[in-house]
Amino acid sequence: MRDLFYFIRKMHRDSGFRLYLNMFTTFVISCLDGIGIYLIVPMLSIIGVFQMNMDEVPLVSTLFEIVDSWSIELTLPLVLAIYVLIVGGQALLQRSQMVLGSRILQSYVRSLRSETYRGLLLAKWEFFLRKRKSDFHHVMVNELGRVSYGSSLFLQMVTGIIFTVIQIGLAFWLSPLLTAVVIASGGMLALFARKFVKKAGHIGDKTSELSQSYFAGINDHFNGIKDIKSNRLERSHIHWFGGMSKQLESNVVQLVRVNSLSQFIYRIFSITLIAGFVYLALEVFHTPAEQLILVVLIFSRLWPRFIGIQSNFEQLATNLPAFKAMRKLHQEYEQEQELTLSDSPDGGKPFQLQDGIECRQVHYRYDPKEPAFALRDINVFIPANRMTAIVGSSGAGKSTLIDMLMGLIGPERGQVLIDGVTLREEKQLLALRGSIGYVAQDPFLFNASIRDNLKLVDPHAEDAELWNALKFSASDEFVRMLPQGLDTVIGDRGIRLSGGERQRIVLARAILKRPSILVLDEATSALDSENERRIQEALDRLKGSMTIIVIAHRLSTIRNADQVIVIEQGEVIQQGGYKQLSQEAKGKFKQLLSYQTGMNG
Ligand SMILES: Nc1ncnc2c1ncn2[C@@H]1O[C@H](COP(=O)(O)OP(=O)(O)OP(=O)(O)O)[C@@H](O)[C@H]1O
Repeated sequence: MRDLFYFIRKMHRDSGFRLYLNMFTTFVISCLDGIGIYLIVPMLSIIGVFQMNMDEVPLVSTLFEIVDSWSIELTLPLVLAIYVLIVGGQALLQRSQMVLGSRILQSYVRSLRSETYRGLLLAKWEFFLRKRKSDFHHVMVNELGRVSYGSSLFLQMVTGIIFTVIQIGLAFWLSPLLTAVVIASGGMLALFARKFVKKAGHIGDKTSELSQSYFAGINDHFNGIKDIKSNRLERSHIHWFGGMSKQLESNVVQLVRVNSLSQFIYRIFSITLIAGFVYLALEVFHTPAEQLILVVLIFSRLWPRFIGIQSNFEQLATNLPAFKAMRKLHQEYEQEQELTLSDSPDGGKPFQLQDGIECRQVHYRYDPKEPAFALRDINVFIPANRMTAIVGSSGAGKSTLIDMLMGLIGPERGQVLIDGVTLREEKQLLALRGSIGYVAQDPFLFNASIRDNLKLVDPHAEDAELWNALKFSASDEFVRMLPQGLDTVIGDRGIRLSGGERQRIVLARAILKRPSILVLDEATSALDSENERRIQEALDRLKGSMTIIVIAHRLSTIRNADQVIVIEQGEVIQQGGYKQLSQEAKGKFKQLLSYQTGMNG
């Protein structure tokens, strides 16, 4: 319930006055509905269905006295006209309330959706390392839908409760004793219904669990479709999918079973109640017929509401796990928030690196509970406007070091200094990242045209600038040969391009940003020697005007580096010029070099 109230508070913050207006409208509608029912009695009397003594009916008798004092004769047309007016007014109000209710709900869902998306985007990179991407999809699509539905159920429930309380008030005025009997029965029903609510809650937990696995599964499968096809894994995956679908199906059926059973029991209970009620009223309490009719009328409208509240409650319980999951995600990203983006517009402007980037005694663990350090006591200096290469075996910590230099992860111990200033504030982080052009090991391209992919980093870039960047990355020729040139759409993650073509487009994008620092993590690993040589030459031309940090397994690509840093098991074991390290007889670098020249030759 605490999770529900966390979101209701948000709704209150978002809607404020409109929420109360909505409740007040409900109050008025309920009153009009009650009055409408009251008017049925005089109508019946006027039509001649009953010979009634109106003095016996509290509210109606007062109404009659007022009408008498105005010397108006209550004719059938007049009563019918009033009835139509009241019920019509109620219908009109009900429509406005529906629109208002939907406005409140939709604006709340929009703000919740934006808040969650923004919160996720502003969280630290480390947060994303720990979580599964499919969990975000699941919360943003599935759980958000359930939270929205649950919130609407909550509003309906509040409306239902207001309505019910007013109607009970009216009924109480007419016949306190009989009403008390009905309320007591309703109370018993509510106690009995707790069992169903609990059961519905358990099914809701299962729903969350299943849909999370479902999302994660299909996400994995479609991401790994190439492996599935090439390893003939279709059958086993279809089998998994069948099993999962069965579980989803039986979960829903189970929920319907619980809901329908509770509905069935409520119905039987209400029929028995009304029958017993009429018997008691007539045989034991000798209630006047006109009063009895009114009370039966009120309760025949009230009781379904009462059942509705119970059923809302059950459905709300089914959706509570979604509230819980969403709140948990909010708490997690709030704890790991990195950016607020609330700085002044000039905050975090890209800069020109003057001196260099330094790591002082930097230690880092992906999991602080585990003893293994991904980086241990790193002391390196990356001089501005020079080319630094980071080499080492697979898993040595090269990408981790780069993430550290880009401020994507922070040191557990030690410091990262940019031009002598410790990297700490959001403004510095934004400035640093704004000054970096980064090409990742597994480059990402959006399912859009090459032009749009490039213009992501500079929306105002002219075509000539795009072609210059493409020329730099040796991709101008192949882009020119594509049927739609720059406007060619390249598919999910750039699937319609080859690995090397993808790398070259991402490199062009990084260059288009005109960065002060260019970071290349295995950025040319998929290229043929000819294209690699062309990029090598382009990078050489940049030396002196741009700080270049390169990770490369192919050591031939870093021959022109000013500095080489060799990492092994998270530690820097060698550092110096390419030539110098290649001559250190017992050094790791020479060893790596000899493996490659041995392999090549
Ligand atoms: N997200 C992560 N969570 C936990 N451990 C990680 C994570 N990423 C990397 N590691 C571990 O940290 C160590 C360094 O990894 P890193 O990716 O920096 O190596 P690398 O030198 O870049 O390797 P490669 O050349 O294969 O890309 C490895 O032991 C790896 O298993």
